[in-house]
Amino acid sequence: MEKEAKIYIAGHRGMVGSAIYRKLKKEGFTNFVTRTSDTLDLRNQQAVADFFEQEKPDYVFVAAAKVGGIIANNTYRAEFLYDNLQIQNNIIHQSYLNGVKKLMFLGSSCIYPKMAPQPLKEEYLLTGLLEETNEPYAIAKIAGIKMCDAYRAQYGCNYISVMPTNLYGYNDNYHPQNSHVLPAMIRRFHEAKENGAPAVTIWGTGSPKREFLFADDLAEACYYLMLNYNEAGHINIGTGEDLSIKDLAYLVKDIIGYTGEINFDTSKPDGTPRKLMDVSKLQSKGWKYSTTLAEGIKLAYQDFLNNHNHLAER
Ligand SMILES: NC(=O)C1=CN([C@@H]2O[C@H](COP(=O)(O)OP(=O)(O)OC[C@H]3O[C@@H](n4cnc5c(N)ncnc54)[C@H](OP(=O)(O)O)[C@@H]3O)[C@@H](O)[C@H]2O)C=CC1
Ligand SMILES: C[C@H]1O[C@H](OP(=O)(O)OP(=O)(O)OC[C@H]2O[C@@H](n3cnc4c(=O)[nH]c(N)nc43)[C@H](O)[C@@H]2O)[C@@H](O)[C@@H](O)C1=O
Repeated sequence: MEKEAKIYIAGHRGMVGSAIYRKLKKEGFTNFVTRTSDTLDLRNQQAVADFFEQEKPDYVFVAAAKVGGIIANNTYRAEFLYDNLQIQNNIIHQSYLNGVKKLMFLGSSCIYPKMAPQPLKEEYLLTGLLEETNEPYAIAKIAGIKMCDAYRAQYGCNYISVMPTNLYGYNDNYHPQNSHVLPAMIRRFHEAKENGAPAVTIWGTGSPKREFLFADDLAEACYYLMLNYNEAGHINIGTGEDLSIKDLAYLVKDIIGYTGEINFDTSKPDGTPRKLMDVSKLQSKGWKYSTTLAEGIKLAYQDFLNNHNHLAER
């Protein structure tokens, strides 16, 4: 990417988009085009066509999506399928029509079969049934990978797909029901500490295992791959290390300094038992994460205290 190139970050206000935006600014890029969802609804085909025709970006990061945790995915199944297909179809097709030089599509580790062998290698895609709670979201993300590959095969477009593991970081969503597990725990343990509550309830059995990557590390990886990866087929982005939800709860509890008990609400879904990323392809390209989970949780908690504590209802 040339330093003066025009870069469109779709979803630049979100957790991931804002991390990519910060990283590119730090690297000396200055020519950005951005729109909020209020001014450009990416589900609207004509509006996206007009936007690309007017702005003609050189490079595109697709970090706009309908995103949420296990309950949001399971509840808003139609929106997770429709919104995500519309957003990615519109951006990818208009990028092709308007001569975008390179595009990065962000998917998710939920594309892999629920019972795939661990760690999850890229080649396990479409080898089994998906996890039920996030099947609509996963189907949309799989369509995004295949769309990038099809546009590469038929039209020669340099569109790449990256599959991040579970993420957390600055500017996360702290909604009590719709968020992912880590921001949910940060908020719940913090509020319990503030209120002197005797116990905190965690969803599910606590036995599922998850891997977590700090969003600023993800942004580093996205930048690195935008410069160094030009292949069909997707690439995993993660740490290659996981822990149980129960162990995560005790880690967050310690960092926040909550001294009460932890209960498990087994009426809530566990989701996929495990989704540990195989990151050997990523490491062979020369990238590895740098922020440990404990460091990252401390940074995210500080951001929660500074910026989200008063309005955690997004
Ligand atoms: N969070 C996670 O754990 C993971 C995320 N990912 C992927 O990373 C990407 C970014 O996720 P994340 O940053 O966490 O999500 P956020 O919810 O923080 O941000 C999503 C962004 O998408 C934009 N957006 C949503 N709908 C529309 C729309 N109809 N029109 C225009 N813009 C829209 C929003 O824009 P606005 O702010 O203007 O409303 C928002 O800024 C997604 O593709 C997600 O699938 C992958 C793995 C894990
Ligand atoms: C990134 C990924 O995220 C989603 O999948 P998920 O990994 O299941 O995401 P999650 O973070 O919501 O839950 C992780 C685990 O944690 C447990 N859990 C405990 N207590 C809370 C809790 O309070 N909130 C939440 N959300 N989960 C909790 C929860 O029961 C589950 O076992 C996809 O839908 C999709 O969006 C996607 O791609």
